[in-house]
Amino acid sequence: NYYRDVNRLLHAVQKNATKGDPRSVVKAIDNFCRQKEWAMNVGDEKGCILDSVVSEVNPVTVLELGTYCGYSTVRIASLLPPRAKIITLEFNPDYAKIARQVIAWAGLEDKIQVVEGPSGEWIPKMKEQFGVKTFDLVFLDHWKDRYLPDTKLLEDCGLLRKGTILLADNVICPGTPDYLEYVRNSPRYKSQYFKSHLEYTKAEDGLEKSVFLG
Ligand SMILES: C[S@@+](CC[C@H](N)C(=O)[O-])C[C@H]1O[C@@H](n2cnc3c(N)ncnc32)[C@H](O)[C@@H]1O
Ligand SMILES: O=C(c1ccccc1)c1ccc(O)c(O)c1[N+](=O)[O-]
Ligand SMILES: [Mg+2]
Repeated sequence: NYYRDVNRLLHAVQKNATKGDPRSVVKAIDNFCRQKEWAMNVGDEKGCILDSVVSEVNPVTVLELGTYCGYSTVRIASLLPPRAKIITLEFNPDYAKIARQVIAWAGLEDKIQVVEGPSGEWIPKMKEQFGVKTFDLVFLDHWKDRYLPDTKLLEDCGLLRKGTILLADNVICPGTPDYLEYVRNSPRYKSQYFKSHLEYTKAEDGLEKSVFLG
């Protein structure tokens, strides 16, 4: 079952990665997922595009929708400037538990806040609970039918500012057609597609980077 799979992924990290070395954690997960069991991490190929967007934005506050085992969380956090923080939402308690251990192994607990619960409930509480004003970067990688409603929720809650970057995974596979149509046609966004492949496979997929224009 899924829980046993993620437990094996955690053990692969603890066996093959150096404690306190985020890049070795990322490497260990990618090797495990390529050689042993596919898992729905953003992966190494799209991960490089994620890295370049994070480095370019140099965000102070990041929101990640969908933690899973913390692979992309560790990837992003390892590139953040000193006082920067990432809040990552995960509603599956088993996955959240694994993610906290992967994040601890990488030594990035101080930069990452794993919040357990559904994005639809937590996004409206971001300001009051975590003192967030607006996000500099949002990484969308949770269930694909939630991308559009959560983007509208972020707008309505005033959590996006002029220049906030939305980076969305899987816009081709599994696909997020309603979200893609929205960010590509709304006058409030400037959108760009980064062609790549579904993690650990040859299937086409890609990331959509959208700038909120205010
Ligand atoms: C593809 S995985 C995340 C992968 C992770 N971003 C990475 O690249 O390593 C999607 C995760 O989002 C979680 N999820 C889906 N819908 C959610 C929601 N509405 N709120 C919180 N978590 C959600 C699922 O439980 C799952 O763990
Ligand atoms: O939806 C799936 C999926 C569908 C079916 C089986 C396994 C995964 C998926 C596939 C690749 C992703 O990068 C991803 O983020 C997801 N996801 O669940 O959010
Ligand atoms: Mg994904």
